[in-house]
Amino acid sequence: MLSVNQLTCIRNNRVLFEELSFSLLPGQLMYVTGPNGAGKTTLLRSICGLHQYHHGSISLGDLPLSQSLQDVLYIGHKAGINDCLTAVENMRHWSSLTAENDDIDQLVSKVGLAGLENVPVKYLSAGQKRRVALSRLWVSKAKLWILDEPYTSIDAAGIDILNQLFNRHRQAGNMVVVTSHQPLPVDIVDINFALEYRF
Ligand SMILES: Nc1ncnc2c1ncn2[C@@H]1O[C@H](COP(=O)(O)OP(=O)(O)OP(=O)(O)O)[C@@H](O)[C@H]1O
Repeated sequence: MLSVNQLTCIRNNRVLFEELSFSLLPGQLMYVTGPNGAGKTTLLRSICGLHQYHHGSISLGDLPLSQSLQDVLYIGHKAGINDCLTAVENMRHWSSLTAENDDIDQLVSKVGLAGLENVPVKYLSAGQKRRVALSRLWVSKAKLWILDEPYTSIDAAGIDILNQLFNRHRQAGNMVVVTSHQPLPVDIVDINFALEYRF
């Protein structure tokens, strides 16, 4: 279970959220919404230790989240891929981090990049780059996925693939926290969490 307790975050003298508490149970997906600047990215980055919050605590299972980071996969706005390498080379790198023998050819097809295996990522389109970045979801063994606007630049077919993947992750007893400015199918959302813009 992910537990966020009394989290407060202030940026540029503006309180983004104050004493925010929620829990996410194994098998649940939380969909975080809110207007531009409300603090969605800040919340996600705070959860995975990339942003220093002012007050509160976060735990995953029985441990503070800072001691369970191996169970967390964060994919933010930036793709986090090596642009000079091909999609396959990036995927091999992520796969090597999990010590699993992933079938990279199969992964390339699953993410819809067949035929583009040998093209350096810098020559791919925005949506194709995003697909390369999201291919980490297939090789990840993390229990908690924290995904900031994963649908950006992704076409309808890719969105379907992502939603199926989220469902599979939930059904395996894992957790997903996702932000998006576009609606998610109601059947994959367990918790709707709307952050308001605080002045
Ligand atoms: N690196 C930074 N330094 C200082 N302030 C920042 C920084 N990044 C974001 N902020 C401020 O924090 C506030 C919340 O930003 P955040 O990116 O968390 O919002 P968001 O809800 O994710 O917005 P969007 O929907 O536009 O992505 C904004 O007012 C923004 O100006």
